Amino acid sequence: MTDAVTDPTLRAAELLKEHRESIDRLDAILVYTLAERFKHTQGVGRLKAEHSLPPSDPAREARQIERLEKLAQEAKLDPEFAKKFLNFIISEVIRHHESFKK
Ligand SMILES: O=C(O)C(=O)C[C@]1(C(=O)O)C=C[C@@H](O)C=C1
Repeated sequence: MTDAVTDPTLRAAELLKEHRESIDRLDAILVYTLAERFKHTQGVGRLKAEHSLPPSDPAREARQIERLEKLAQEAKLDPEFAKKFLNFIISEVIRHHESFKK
């Protein structure tokens, strides 16, 4: 019998496929979650532009980073990576906020 139960190569191929299906599902969640986040930051950007508020808020960012580092530790995700990822997103948001002002 050469099926995935007895053949380690077939079993590995099956496991790889399952992992990739999970990765694809999670990537879709990431994209939709990010899009949702950007909808809210667009609202923030509009408010900031209308009320002449500065695009960035470093104190808020510091609190977000601190919170995210804690969450990352709990989730067993590299906190440094989580921090870099949030900073990357926030810098894009600030770029959007700046373009709202024009
Ligand atoms: O909360 C705000 O004031 C935002 O503009 C949103 C946001 C973010 O993307 O989380 C972006 C820029 C600020 O510096 C802080 C946070």
